[in-house]
Amino acid sequence: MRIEEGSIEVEVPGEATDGKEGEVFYNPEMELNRDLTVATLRAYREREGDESAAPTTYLDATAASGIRGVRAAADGWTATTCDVDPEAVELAAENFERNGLEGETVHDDANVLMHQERFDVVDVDPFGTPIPFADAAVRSAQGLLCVTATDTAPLCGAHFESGVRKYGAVPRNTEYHAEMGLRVLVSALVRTAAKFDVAARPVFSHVTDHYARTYLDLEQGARAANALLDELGHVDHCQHCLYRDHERGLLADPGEECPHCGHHLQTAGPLWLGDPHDPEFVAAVREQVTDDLGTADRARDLLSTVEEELSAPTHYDQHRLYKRWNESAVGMDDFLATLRDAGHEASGTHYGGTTFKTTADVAEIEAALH
Ligand SMILES: C[S@@+](CC[C@H](N)C(=O)[O-])C[C@H]1O[C@@H](n2cnc3c(N)ncnc32)[C@H](O)[C@@H]1O
Ligand SMILES: [Zn+2]
Repeated sequence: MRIEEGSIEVEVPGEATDGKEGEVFYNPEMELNRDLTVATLRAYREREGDESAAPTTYLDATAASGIRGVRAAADGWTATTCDVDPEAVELAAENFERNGLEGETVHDDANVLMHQERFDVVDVDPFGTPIPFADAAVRSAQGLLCVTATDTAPLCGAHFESGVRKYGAVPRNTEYHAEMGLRVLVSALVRTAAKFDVAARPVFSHVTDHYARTYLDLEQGARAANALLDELGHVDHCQHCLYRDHERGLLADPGEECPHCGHHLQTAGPLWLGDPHDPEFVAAVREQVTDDLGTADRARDLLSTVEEELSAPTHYDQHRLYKRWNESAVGMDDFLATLRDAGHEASGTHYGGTTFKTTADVAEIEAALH
């Protein structure tokens, strides 16, 4: 089947495929992910400044049909795609050719290629967890590392042991599961980069549908990497009243009682407690969303929500709170205005229409609304 995305046309398998039955993987629902990648690459190239210093090389390490690489090449990047599946490599080569674009198509294990070659931008968009590729990717990427994780159940604590094993962190299954997953993922990537004296700072992240995506700006140097370790820490969560607090530091201080209701607190971590976004960069990405992108409206909406989102962990779900209070929810705009009138900062979040962040704790939220 021939499809168009952005300014290019590629051949992909007919239906959304999982790539596991001899067919090359293609998922039309990832168009938003790919459109945001194109816009992020543009913003990144522009931020890096003049022509001689600007980044030029892009690798999709797990490329399937090569659609990301072809789209990057159409935008002026020197693109490489890599896949272990020979059929995928062949299809990617055809897709570059079909668009009259140059592109290198590598048939290898991504880890082998990434240990051998360096690229300005490395994209890891695999099945499930990106962790098997993380060590090689932070060494291969010289500027920007783009990572997708689709294993949301381990990341958010729904599959606890799997999350602990893969990410070297304790996740907890809370009502802010998407943010929990993102902060576990970024924590693991920051710690992976730190092993190689590389600082990996997230500049844009989002959790959409059933995946988390983060873009990390890489800086070489032990001192820079140390500074990011200071932004790791723990979240203490009360499953009973939804109270939560966070503290920086690699050692947790667990076992306290909830100061709001006295129930036991659960501790998650180490999590990335810093901002998962650089709001200025996110604004620059939004400006790079052009009308030819198929998901332009959705992309702009998501980016402006992310730009406004308060950075501190963790978000609340308005409906969950009202359920605890045995009341029916009020409209989101009124709800946020009430919190702000009471002197608290408050914003919506991209995690869902009923989610919000605020500097108020759970008792202060309750007081403000009653
Ligand atoms: C989710 S698909 C990639 C989707 C693609 N990036 C896109 O935007 O449509 C994952 C791909 O990774 C490939 N893959 C799995 N293990 C790999 C490895 N060790 N090295 C390179 N590619 C691998 C699979 O063959 C599959 O084509
Ligand atoms: Zn409590």
